[in-house]
Amino acid sequence: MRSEDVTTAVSAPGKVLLAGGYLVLDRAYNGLVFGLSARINVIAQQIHTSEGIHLNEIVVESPQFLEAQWRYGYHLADEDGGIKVTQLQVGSRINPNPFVETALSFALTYVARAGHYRRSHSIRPGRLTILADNDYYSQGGTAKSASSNSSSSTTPPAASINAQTASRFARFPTTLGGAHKTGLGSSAALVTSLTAALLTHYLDPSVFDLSSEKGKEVLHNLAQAAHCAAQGKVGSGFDVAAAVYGSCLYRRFSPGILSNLPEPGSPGFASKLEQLVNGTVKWDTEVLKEGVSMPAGIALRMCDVDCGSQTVGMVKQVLAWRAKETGPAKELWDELQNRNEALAKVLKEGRTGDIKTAVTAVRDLVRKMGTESKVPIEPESQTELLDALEKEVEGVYGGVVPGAGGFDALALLVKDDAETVTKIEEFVENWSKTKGGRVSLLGVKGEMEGVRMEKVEGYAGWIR
Ligand SMILES: Nc1ncnc2c1ncn2[C@@H]1O[C@H](COP(=O)(O)OP(=O)(O)O)[C@@H](O)[C@H]1O
Ligand SMILES: C[C@@](O)(CCOP(=O)(O)OP(=O)(O)O)CC(=O)O
Repeated sequence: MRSEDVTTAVSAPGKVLLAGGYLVLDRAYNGLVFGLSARINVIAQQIHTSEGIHLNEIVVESPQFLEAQWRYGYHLADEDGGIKVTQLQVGSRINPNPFVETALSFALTYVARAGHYRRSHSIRPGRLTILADNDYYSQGGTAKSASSNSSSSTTPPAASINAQTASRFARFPTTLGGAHKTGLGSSAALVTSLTAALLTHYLDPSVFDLSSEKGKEVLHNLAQAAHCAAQGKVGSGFDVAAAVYGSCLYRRFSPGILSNLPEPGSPGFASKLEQLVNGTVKWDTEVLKEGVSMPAGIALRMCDVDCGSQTVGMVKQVLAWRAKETGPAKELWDELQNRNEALAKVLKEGRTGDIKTAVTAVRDLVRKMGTESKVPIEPESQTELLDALEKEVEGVYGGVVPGAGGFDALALLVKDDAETVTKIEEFVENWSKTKGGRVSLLGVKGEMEGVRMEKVEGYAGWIR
C-alpha cells in the first residue's frame, strides 16, 4: 500500500492548437497540438490530525493569488453516488472554483472505487497546492516578484521563498478572477494535474502508475470527463489531451461517450464513472505522438496580443455557417485538413525551408473560413502583424492565429536562439507603440512531454 505520508508532486503542460481549429471538433478531421513549457504544478500532502480525530477535509490552495483557498468536506454518497464534496466556508464568504471542485469529486470517486474504499474516512485528509508557471497570466505591471510582501493569509511568509523558486512562480496581488489569462489552457492543465496528483497520492502504484500507458489512459479519460462536466460543454478535448500526452496529432473522442453520466453524488455515478475510466467503455480518441515534432533549431513561441477585442460566440457562428453551407464547407474543411497535414509533415521531416509555404497555405484557407462565416478568425490586424513579423524579422519562419483564432494570440515558428528573441521583442514593442494595443512575446515554448512526476524540492518555500 502506498504511504500517503509521501508528498507527491506532478505537473501538466499548457496547450496550443497550431492547426486544426474548428476542424478538430469533428472526428472526421484532426488537430496539430503542441504542449507548452508552461505547466500547472500540483503538490499533494497529507494533513496530520490528532489521534482519534477523523476529519474529512481537503484543502486546495493557489498561494500565488489572493483569497485562493478552497476547503472541501467529503463523504461517500448513498446509492453508488461516489464521493460527494461540499465546499466549506473560508472567511466571510464562499468563493467557488468549479474546476477544482469537479476534479476533486471525480478523482476521489475513482480512488474510492479503484482502491476499494468502503468508508469515506479511508481517504485521509489532504492539502493540494497549485503553482502555475508565470506565462499563464499576463504580468503587465500587476505581478510582483515572490520576494515582495503579501497580505494573503494563505501564503507562506515571503521571506521563506528561495530565490530560484521566487523567479519561477510570480505572486500576483489579485484574486484568480482578477488575473488576465494568456489562453494557454489553465483549466485543462489544472484538472489534469490535480487528478494525477490525487490518483498518485491515494492509490497504490500497482493500481495507478502515472508513468505507464494504462495510467495515462485512466488519467486522460477521468480528466476529460471532469473537465467537460466543469465546463458545462463538450469541446474537442485537445487541451486535456495536450496536458496528458503533450504534443500530438489529436483526433477527438465521440461526444456521446460522455452523455448519460449522472451528477457526482447522484445514484449510479460511481460505477458509471469507473466504467468510463477503466476501459470498460471504449474511447475512440486517437493520439499520435509520433506524428509531431519540431525541426532542429526551430522553436514554437507564443505572443499575447491585448487589443481589448471580443471574440465571444465564434465557434457557434462558424458551425452554423458550416451546417448551412454543407457543400462549400466540406470542400474547405477537406482541403484545410490536407494543408494542416502537410504542415505537420514539414515539421516532422525537419524541412525548415518549407515552413513558410506550408504555413501560408494554411493561413489562406483559415482566412477564407473567416470571410465565409463572417467570423474574425484571422482578423486584419493579425494578418498585418503576422505578415510583418514574417517579412521583417529575420528568424521568423511563419506564424498563425492558433486555436479558434481571434485577436488575442499568435503562435510563431522561429529560429531557436537569443538573437531572434531579441529581434522579435524589439519588433513587437515598436509595433505596440505605433499601432496601439499591446503585443508581447511570452517566455513559453512548445515542448513534447505531457504530464510528469516532479521533485518536491523544486517547490521549496511554497509548501508547508
Ligand atoms: N492557478 C489556478 N488555481 C486554481 N484554479 C485555477 C488556476 N488556474 C485556472 N484555474 C481554474 O480554471 C478556470 C479558468 O478556466 P478557463 O476560463 O476555461 O480558462 P483557460 O482557457 O485558461 O482554461 C479558473 O476560473 C479556475 O476555476
Ligand atoms: C475552436 C476549437 O477547435 C479550438 C479552440 O482553441 P482555443 O485554444 O482557442 O481554445 P480555448 O483556450 O478553450 O478558448 C474548439 C475546440 O477544439 O474545442
